[in-house]
Amino acid sequence: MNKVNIVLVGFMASGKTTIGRRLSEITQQTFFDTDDYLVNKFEISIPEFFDVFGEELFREAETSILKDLLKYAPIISTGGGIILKSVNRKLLKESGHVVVFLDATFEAIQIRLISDKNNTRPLASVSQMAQLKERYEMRQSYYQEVADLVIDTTGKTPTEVVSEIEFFLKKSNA
Ligand SMILES: Nc1ncnc2c1ncn2[C@@H]1O[C@H](COP(=O)(O)OP(=O)(O)OP(=O)(O)O)[C@@H](O)[C@H]1O
Ligand SMILES: O=C(O)C1=C[C@@H](O)[C@@H](O)[C@H](O)C1
Ligand SMILES: [Mg+2]
Repeated sequence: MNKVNIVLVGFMASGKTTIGRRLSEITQQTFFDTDDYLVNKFEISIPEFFDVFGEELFREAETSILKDLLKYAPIISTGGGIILKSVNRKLLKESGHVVVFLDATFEAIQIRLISDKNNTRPLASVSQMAQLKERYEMRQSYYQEVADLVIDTTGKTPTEVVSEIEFFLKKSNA
């Protein structure tokens, strides 16, 4: 697989971090995850950040991290809410990176969240599925808006998802 700049967007548990790591291995390019970057930068976990500073400050920190990473990072996976701010959508669309939207049905997302033993996502408590579904539906058009490529990951393994990305990039000579 050729060297190429890629940003992965999508809802919580759509597989952005998983696929980002694999793309990094295959292309031998460095990989950054906006969530991990924030945790390292502020030395605080995401649930703690939400508790102490609130979602609004989290979103501001996210924008500043996205801006930085787009300047030098070839493979980036983003937090599920990165598309909420219009400034971030603009940054993504104008980045020159291939933006890949990892889509999945809400049912598939639910199953992944329930089986994710490390689910500490503050906005994805499995006890509040109705609210989560609203968030999912509200965000779909934002992910679509920024995407160069949309992949439905429902029922596919991470290996199959990576192959689809490779196929698209080959076809478009990216
Ligand atoms: N294609 C897939 N099929 C089934 N499970 C998957 C797939 N991709 C990822 N998973 C699983 O779903 C869970 C969430 O994956 P991951 O952390 O990569 O999602 P994410 O999109 O980065 O989520 P977040 O937005 O919260 O950072 C993990 O347990 C992972 O193993
Ligand atoms: O979808 C969201 O709003 C979030 C997703 C995670 O990646 C983290 O960025 C955080 O838990 C918020
Ligand atoms: Mg992630």
